[in-house]
Amino acid sequence: MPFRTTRPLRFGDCDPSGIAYFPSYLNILVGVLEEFFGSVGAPWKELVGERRIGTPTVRLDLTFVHPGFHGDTLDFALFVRRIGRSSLDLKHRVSAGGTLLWSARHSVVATSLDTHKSLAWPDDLRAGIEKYLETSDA
Ligand SMILES: CC(C)(COP(=O)(O)OP(=O)(O)OC[C@H]1O[C@@H](n2cnc3c(N)ncnc32)[C@H](O)[C@@H]1OP(=O)(O)O)[C@@H](O)C(=O)NCCC(=O)NCCSC(=O)c1ccc(O)cc1
Repeated sequence: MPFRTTRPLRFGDCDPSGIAYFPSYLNILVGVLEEFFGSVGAPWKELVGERRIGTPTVRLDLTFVHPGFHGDTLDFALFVRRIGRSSLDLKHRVSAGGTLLWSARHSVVATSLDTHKSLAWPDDLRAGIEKYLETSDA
């Protein structure tokens, strides 16, 4: 079962003709990741501010299939492909009105914001993240 959320494509995400401009998708994707961590019991502010855990991106592969337009409602499905000691491999599928717009393979690593080195996912986060583990190649 993926993590799901929605968000409109806003004026500021688009070029003057109303087509979503691809760099906007990076910020949109990070917003989805922030919601995802909130849903597994780690609101971003607490993760970064109190727990001092960073989640830098180490790999990102974006595929664009269909343009998005100002006013579209984006439907996000985020799958956990694999969770390692400190790494997390994610798959995003983003659609509007049932049409796939883009997909992404995204890997992040849990790090200490004090040492900037990887750290093992704490048990509570691991348990929350594992709820979204993909069981087949959906
Ligand atoms: C993340 C790192 C600190 C990890 O380095 P180390 O502490 O030496 O650990 P390791 O090399 O042993 O790797 C740790 C794990 O990462 C995995 N790893 C490392 N690199 C990769 C790549 N490229 N792909 C996939 N997996 C990787 C590795 O397989 C290990 O997995 P586990 O077995 O599950 O633990 C280091 O690779 C690094 O600093 N990389 C650069 C990250 C970066 O600058 N990204 C650019 C974007 S910044 C960003 O996204 C950001 C997010 C949030 C913010 O507040 C600020 C910035």
